[in-house]
Amino acid sequence: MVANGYAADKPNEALQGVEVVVIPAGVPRNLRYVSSSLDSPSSQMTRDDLFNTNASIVYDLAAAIARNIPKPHILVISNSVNSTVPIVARTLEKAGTYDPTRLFGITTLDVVRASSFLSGIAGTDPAQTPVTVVGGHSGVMIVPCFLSLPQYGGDEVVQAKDGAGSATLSMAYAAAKFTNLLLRALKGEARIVTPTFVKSPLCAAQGIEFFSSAVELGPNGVAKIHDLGNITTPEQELVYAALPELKKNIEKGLAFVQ
Ligand SMILES: NC(=O)C1=CN([C@@H]2O[C@H](COP(=O)(O)OP(=O)(O)OC[C@H]3O[C@@H](n4cnc5c(N)ncnc54)[C@H](O)[C@@H]3O)[C@@H](O)[C@H]2O)C=CC1
Ligand SMILES: O=C([O-])CC(=O)C(=O)O
Repeated sequence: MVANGYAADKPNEALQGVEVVVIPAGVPRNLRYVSSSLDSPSSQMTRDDLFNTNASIVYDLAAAIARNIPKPHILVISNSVNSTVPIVARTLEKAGTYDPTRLFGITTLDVVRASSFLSGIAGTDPAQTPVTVVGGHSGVMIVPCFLSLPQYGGDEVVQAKDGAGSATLSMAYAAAKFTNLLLRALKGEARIVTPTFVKSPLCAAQGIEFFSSAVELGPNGVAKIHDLGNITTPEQELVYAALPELKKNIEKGLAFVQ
């Protein structure tokens, strides 16, 4: 069963069987909402500029989930995913209910975009053109492993909307896509592999607790975290270049809960 984050603080029988909670709550990039947090109202807003508003929204929902739903899989969409996933992790940890194999940051939109860009060039069907996207869900941290170029699809949507919003509808599509994959895996379907932002050992040596890479989903959530495989040297360099900012985003989320 899929529930919206809104339902999480209303304990009732309907919540008893909840297995999957999707958290899309919070403000999107929109200069009208958060321009006061920017140096200049006309400057480009990043996902990190949403932190002040979204951190407490996500924290409240995570705390409510911890109180009311015993063993949920939690899928976080609210930006910045790089910080909101750590916020959920630490909140559940404090409540004693954290299971890292059941917490996911949804980075599926990065995959959808990369597949769409690649199939546009190759003349293929985007649904049959999977691309592994690694790193995090913001700016230089979105590294699709096919072009050796970082991906700014989300920033381009924000620019095209001239600061009046972000990719709401394609986010809904990406969330549905990821949620369906997880539900199929929970029901026992094998070999479901997709990129997602999870607690990961891949960059633990660099002090980075969460990372997006190809993850095999299983009946209990994360079944196996794939390593970066045969990525090219330029792609590897892009990943290394993204790590300092990703580390900062993650630490900011963790510090918020501490
Ligand atoms: N991970 C991803 O790929 C993507 C993430 N996003 C992020 O998703 C979030 C939502 O974006 P949109 O749906 O476009 O925004 P929206 O403004 O259309 O919807 C946000 C919803 O959050 C609700 N909300 C606000 N405060 C709340 C609270 N305290 N408790 C519960 N609900 C609350 C609002 O009522 C509204 O329904 C934003 O943070 C955005 O940056 C957006 C696109 C893609
Ligand atoms: O860019 C944004 O603000 C929303 C988002 O995460 C995306 O479209 O990838």
